[in-house]
Amino acid sequence: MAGVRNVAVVVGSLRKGSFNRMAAGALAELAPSSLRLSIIEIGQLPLYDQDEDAEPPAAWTAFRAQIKAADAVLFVTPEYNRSVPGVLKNAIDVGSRPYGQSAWAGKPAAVMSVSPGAVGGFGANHHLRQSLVFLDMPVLQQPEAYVGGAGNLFDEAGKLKNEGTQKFFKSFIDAFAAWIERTAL
Ligand SMILES: Cc1cc2nc3c(=O)[nH]c(=O)nc-3n(C[C@H](O)[C@H](O)[C@H](O)COP(=O)(O)O)c2cc1C
Repeated sequence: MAGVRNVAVVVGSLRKGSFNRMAAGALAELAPSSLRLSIIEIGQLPLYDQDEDAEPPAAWTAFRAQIKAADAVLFVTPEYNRSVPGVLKNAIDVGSRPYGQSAWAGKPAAVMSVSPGAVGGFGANHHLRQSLVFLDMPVLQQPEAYVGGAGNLFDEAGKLKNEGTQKFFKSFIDAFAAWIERTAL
């Protein structure tokens, strides 16, 4: 093992009571000691505009540096209209440019989608995976994480309520730790 791996956690919701942010917190608590998870905020990023690549906004530069400094990236996202929320797509686009200097390139990734609905954000999860192929990020395949029924999963403190879900989250983050060891740059 190569010491502690820093994992940038990108949450695709800006909502204060976000279930996805709760899920990211649960994963951070369940993660093995070989991983250090930190949420990298995306709500402050101006909309990507290629004209601004010559003199990028400071928020873009800071975000790109945070992603570049990470060993791996964990995406935890809701589904909006069967796809990736715009705020997350914007962050992906910002991190991918200028051309040839993508902050994402080669970093191991994992995707968890979380929704109150029954389908568990499957559409967002797989649309996101489509972008990650182009970004050349090796993405954890199993276990797949489409977390449905999110309205019943967390208590008032935002903690996972039932043991079965905790076990699944633990298996997911442990599998990601092993995946990072296999695929990290
Ligand atoms: C614009 C918009 C579109 C949505 N589309 C979907 C959808 O396609 N599938 C789904 O399961 N939930 C959809 N939802 C409901 C979200 O899953 C729900 O608001 C969820 O709580 C968002 O995640 P969060 O709790 O992390 O903010 C949508 C919500 C919004 C605001």
